[in-house]
Amino acid sequence: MTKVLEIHGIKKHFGGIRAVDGVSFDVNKGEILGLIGPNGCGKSTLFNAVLGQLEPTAGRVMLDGHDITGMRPARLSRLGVSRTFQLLQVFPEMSVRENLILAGQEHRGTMVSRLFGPRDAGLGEAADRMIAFFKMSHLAGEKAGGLSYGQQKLLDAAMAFMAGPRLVLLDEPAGGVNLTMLGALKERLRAINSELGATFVVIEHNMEFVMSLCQRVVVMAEGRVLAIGTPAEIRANPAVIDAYLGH
Ligand SMILES: Nc1ncnc2c1ncn2[C@@H]1O[C@H](COP(=O)(O)OP(=O)(O)OP(=O)(O)O)[C@@H](O)[C@H]1O
Repeated sequence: MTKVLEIHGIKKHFGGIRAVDGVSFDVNKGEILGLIGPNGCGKSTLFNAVLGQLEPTAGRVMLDGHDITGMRPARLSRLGVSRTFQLLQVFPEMSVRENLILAGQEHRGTMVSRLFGPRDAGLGEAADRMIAFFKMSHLAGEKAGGLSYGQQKLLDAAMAFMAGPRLVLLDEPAGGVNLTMLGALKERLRAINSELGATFVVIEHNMEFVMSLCQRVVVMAEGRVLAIGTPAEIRANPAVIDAYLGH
């Protein structure tokens, strides 16, 4: 199995707080990996330390066998690593299509696009493919701010997949999304994995969503990895049950 991302002994301490305290796991090419754990266990901090938003206190991160530890997000983006955040990153005054073009430009590393707005530069076709893929054709010309919250989350996820990245990290894609849109989101994420071969890691509190979407799940507790396994193995793991039920 080819490893896209290798996380080796990552630590991130804030003064005396050991938010992430020696986390190691791999992400295989073409898989959907879930990252779960109780509130405050260090999931977002780990994402931030892996993706250059925070300098890790210790540890190494490898992308396709190359050391990317501490590399800034803009450079990582050019290497084909993108992410979403818990809070939506869509531009409400721009259309769905323009948001996708802008995201494609940012993946290419042209942060000036934020200043000058979307310029097609060959990304229009990619945006149209993504719109069709995410079944948003009827919304392509709508301002993102006018979409429902669930539709905006779908757009946010689609933006992360613009420009065919090697690896996408989705931070709570299902958060606040209603049941109908949740089904659509899961179905599209599955399709982007199986049809386009996209590799991604999903942080999510919605257990049903994670367990039905992901091939493997990493469980964190108190800054460390508690368990790694298939959804069935994770559900049956007594340590995981303890961490969640607190007894
Ligand atoms: N910048 C910071 N300074 C100090 N402590 C921090 C900082 N960022 C996070 N922490 C602490 O690190 C711990 C892990 O937080 P983190 O946000 O990574 O958890 P999480 O698993 O993503 O939580 P949630 O599921 O609620 O989003 C928490 O105790 C948090 O208070």
